[in-house]
Amino acid sequence: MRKPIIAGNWKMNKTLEEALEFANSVKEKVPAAASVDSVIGAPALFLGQLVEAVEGTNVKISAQNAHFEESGAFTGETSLKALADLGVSYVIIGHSERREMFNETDESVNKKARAAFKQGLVPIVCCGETLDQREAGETNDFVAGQIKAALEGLTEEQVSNTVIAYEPIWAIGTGKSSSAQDANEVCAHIRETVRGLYSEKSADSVRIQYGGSVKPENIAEYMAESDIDGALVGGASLDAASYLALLEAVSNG
Ligand SMILES: O=C(CO)COP(=O)(O)O
Repeated sequence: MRKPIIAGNWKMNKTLEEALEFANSVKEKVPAAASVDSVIGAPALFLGQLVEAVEGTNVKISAQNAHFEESGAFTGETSLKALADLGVSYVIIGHSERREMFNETDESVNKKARAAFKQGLVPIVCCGETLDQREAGETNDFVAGQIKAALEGLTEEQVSNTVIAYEPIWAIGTGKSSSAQDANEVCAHIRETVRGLYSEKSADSVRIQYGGSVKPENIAEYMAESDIDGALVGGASLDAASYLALLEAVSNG
């Protein structure tokens, strides 16, 4: 049985004061660690303060990106080693916004996934098709290709511990969510891909989230599906009450 994992992706939102206010208001109210993993993906600026704010609670902090090199001449970039040192637990990798706007490639996603494990962070690896690809019937092949590239060279154990976020690009921030059945079909295909590339064990263990216009009102539909183990949530994770409602819907479901 895979434990559900709900991760908020705040993207480029909130000031330090707003971030700490959010963390302080949710940290004692999130469901127990036994029922769901609660993650907040925050801007790099205040990850350290957030880690301190939620220490000892069932909230873990995620970065939204990082460089694959440990250190060096990479002006403006964030080191995974430094993130690990701060106590950051997860890192979102290959989000479609980064692929589209910041030249993220399958190759850099793979390097970042390997580097994350090297530093003891869990990568949340994003994949997902455009509307054109969906309409052309290319979704499964395209997403499987992204996943194959992202996981290349990882050990079976690392793959088992990876979190994959399936986020159809046309559903992100549009209010047009994928139907739960369609999302599950792609998530099941991703799991089959992992089974083919690695093993039964890693396919059974890898957690696959759906992302794209998930809200407290629709999250239960996704979580009821066989191959969806959680959600990566943008807009609906920005408000504390909404974030808690997402977690509660999952832990009761
Ligand atoms: O991109 C997303 C999460 O990473 C999804 O964003 P929305 O939940 O705002 O559609």
